[in-house]
Amino acid sequence: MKLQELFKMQEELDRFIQSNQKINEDVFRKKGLALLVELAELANETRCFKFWSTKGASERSVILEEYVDSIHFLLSLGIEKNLNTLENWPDPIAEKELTELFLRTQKAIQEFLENYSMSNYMEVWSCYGGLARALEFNYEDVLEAYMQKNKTNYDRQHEGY
Ligand SMILES: O=c1ccn([C@H]2C[C@H](O)[C@@H](COP(=O)(O)O)O2)c(=O)[nH]1
Repeated sequence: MKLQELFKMQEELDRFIQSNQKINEDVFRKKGLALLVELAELANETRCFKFWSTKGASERSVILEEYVDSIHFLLSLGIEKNLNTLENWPDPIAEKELTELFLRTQKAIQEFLENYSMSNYMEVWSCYGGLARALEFNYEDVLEAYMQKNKTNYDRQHEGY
């Protein structure tokens, strides 16, 4: 999937949020923590690790919304470090099991936050590609849900979120 359109939308949204909230500090580390939190929220909605419970995963739409919250912060982190030259979504990692995917994604994010190289950034995208595949989201699903949540994020700012 082509990422340039998403980077542009994210850049505009971030600019709007930062001016609306009057942010002048460097928020890279805060956005990094936000991505880790979103990843955990996504894992929680899938309930993939809850061997102690028979309750199933949340609705697909809920999981997809959590997924694209992560995509917002992943794009945003790349913009902060001028890695928004990335053209295409890198190939998904081969791992198919959700718990392993989440653990690996968490590690890739931590590594990226310590060393924000393009290859570490691409590894996080590959992990999210693997998660999308395991959750049976195609690129169209992701794109559509991203657009929708992007708009919601503007609405929230206008409503004094
Ligand atoms: O600089 C920012 C800050 C927040 N968000 C978006 C990403 C998520 O979609 C949403 C997360 O908000 P919470 O629901 O976690 O408050 O905010 C951005 O896109 N850019």
